[in-house]
Amino acid sequence: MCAELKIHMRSNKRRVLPNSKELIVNYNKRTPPETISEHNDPFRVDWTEIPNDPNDALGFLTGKEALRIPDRSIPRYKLFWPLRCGWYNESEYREKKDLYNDIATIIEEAIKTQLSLRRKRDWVQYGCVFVVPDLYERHYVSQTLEMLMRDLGFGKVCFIQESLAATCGAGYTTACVVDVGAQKTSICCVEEGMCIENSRINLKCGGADVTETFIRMMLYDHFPYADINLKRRYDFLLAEELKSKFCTMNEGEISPQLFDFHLRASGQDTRKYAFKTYDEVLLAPQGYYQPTIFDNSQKLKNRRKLVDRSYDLYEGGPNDPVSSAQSAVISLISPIVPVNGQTNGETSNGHTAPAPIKLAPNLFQKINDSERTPASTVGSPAPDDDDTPVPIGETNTATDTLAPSVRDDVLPVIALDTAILTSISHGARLDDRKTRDFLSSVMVVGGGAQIPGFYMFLEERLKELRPEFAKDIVIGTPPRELDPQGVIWKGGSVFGKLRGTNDSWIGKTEYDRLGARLLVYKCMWAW
Ligand SMILES: Nc1ncnc2c1ncn2[C@@H]1O[C@H](COP(=O)(O)OP(=O)(O)OP(=O)(O)O)[C@@H](O)[C@H]1O
Repeated sequence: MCAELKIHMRSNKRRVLPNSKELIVNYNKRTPPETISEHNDPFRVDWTEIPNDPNDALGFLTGKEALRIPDRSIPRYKLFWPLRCGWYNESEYREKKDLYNDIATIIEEAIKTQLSLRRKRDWVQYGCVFVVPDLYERHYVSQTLEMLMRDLGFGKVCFIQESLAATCGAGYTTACVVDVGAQKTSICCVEEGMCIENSRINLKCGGADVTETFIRMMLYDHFPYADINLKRRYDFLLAEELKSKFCTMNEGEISPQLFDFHLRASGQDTRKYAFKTYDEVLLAPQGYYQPTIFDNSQKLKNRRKLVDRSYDLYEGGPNDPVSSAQSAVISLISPIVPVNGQTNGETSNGHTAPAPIKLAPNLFQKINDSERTPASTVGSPAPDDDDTPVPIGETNTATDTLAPSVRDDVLPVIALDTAILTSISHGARLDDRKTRDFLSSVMVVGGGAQIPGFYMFLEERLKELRPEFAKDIVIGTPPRELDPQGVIWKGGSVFGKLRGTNDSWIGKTEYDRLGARLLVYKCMWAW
C-alpha cells in the first residue's frame, strides 16, 4: 500500500521525498517524553472514585465511568463488552442470562444518567422506540422486547430498522444508507419508507479497526510510546483520540508531520510525547478498501457458544432474515457456496458445511474482473466455464440459499466500495433508473466516516468502479447540519411521533397475552 500510494501521489504531481519514512522513524526513535507533574497538568483526568476498603460492595459501573477506573482498582473489576461487531459478545460470558443482564443494565443506566429519568417505576408512562440492525437476528429482537417490557417496564415498545431511521432523521425518502460505526458497517437501500430486504449488508469492520491499525502502523515506525496496549482502557481512549485527530483520507496532507499528545494514567505523572507521522495517517483508514490489513482473527471467536440462531417455531428450520446482497458478499469471500441448502462437510464451528458449487460470475457486468474482486477476498470464487455475464438478479438464486452455518462461519468483511455497489445492484435489480437514484443518494452516517476526506475518497472510488454513472454519483451527509453520528437516533424519535406508526406499538397487555409472536404483525417490514 505504501508503494502504491507513492506511485499515486507522483502521478498526481505531489512531492514525494524518498527518505520521508526514514526521517520520521529516526525522529520517533530518539525523542524521549517530557514529564509533567500530575498536579501541574491543567487537563488531568478525573478518574472514577472507587471505595478503598476491599470489603465494600463494588456493584457495577457503566459508560465513561467504567472506562476511567484507576489501574490500582482493576483487579476488583472486570470489564465486559456485551456486544461486539453488532453481535452478542459470547466469548466473555459463561451464561446467557449474564450477557442479557449486562445489556439491560447498560441501557437502564444510560436512560437514568443521560436522559435523567431516574425513577424506573415512572417508565411505564413512556413508549420506547428501539433501533435494530437492518439485518437483525430474530432472537435478538424478541429478547430485546422482553427486556424492554419486563426488565425496564416501558408502557409500549416499537422497533425500527437503522437505515430507515437514518432516512427518517435526515428527511429522505430514497437513499442508499451507509452507516460506518465502530465495529460494523451497515449498508441498505431505502425506498419509500421501506428497507429493501435484498440490499441489506452488514460488514464486521469499522472505526475501531482503523484505530487499531493506525497504532500498529505507528508502532512499526517506532512510535515513542512503545508500551501502548489497546486492552488498557486509557490507552484505548488515547488511541481513539490520536486517530480522530490525525488520520485523514486527503492525499494532499501526506508529508512528514510532527504531533504531540499527553499520556495520562491514574497515579502517574503526565507524559508529553512528540512523534512524527508520514503515510500511516492515510493508510490506516484506507483499510476500509483493503480490509485484510485489519486484524479480523478474533471477530468470530465463540460465536454461537451461548445463543443459538433463531428457528421457525412451526417448520423447525433456521429462520433469521437473509439478504441476497449479504449472501453475495459472503460468496465473494468464501469459496464454499451451497446449492439449495445441500450440505456435505464440517465447518470450523462444527456446523455442517454446504457442498461447493460454481459461483455465478459478474455481479457488476460493466466492471472488469480485477476491479470487481476485492483485494480482501480470502478465497476466490470458482471461475465459471461460460464467460457470458449473468444478469445481476440471477446471481440471487444461489446466494439466497446460503446455509446458515456458512453465514456464521464466514466473516463478512470486504472493501466498502464493492459492498455499496453490491447493495445497490441487489436493491435496484437491473433497473438503471433505480441504480441511478441510489447512486445519486448515497448517505453516509456514523462516526467511522468522520475522518477528513472520507466522502470525497469514497465518491472517487465509486466513480472509478461505475464510470457510466460517474456524473450521477453523489455522496451526501445528512442535511441541515444534522450530526451524522446522531441522525439515526433522531430518526427513531421522529418515527415514534408519526401517526402512521400507531399500529407498530406493542402494549403491555397484548405482550402479556401473545409475547414475541406479536412481532409478525407489529413490525412495519416483513418480519
Ligand atoms: N472525528 C472522528 N474521526 C474519526 N473517527 C471518529 C471520529 N469521531 C468518531 N469516530 C469513530 O466513530 C466510531 C463510533 O461511531 P458510531 O457512534 O457511529 O458507532 P457505533 O454506532 O457506536 O458503532 P457500531 O455501529 O459498531 O455499534 C468510533 O470508532 C470512533 O473512533
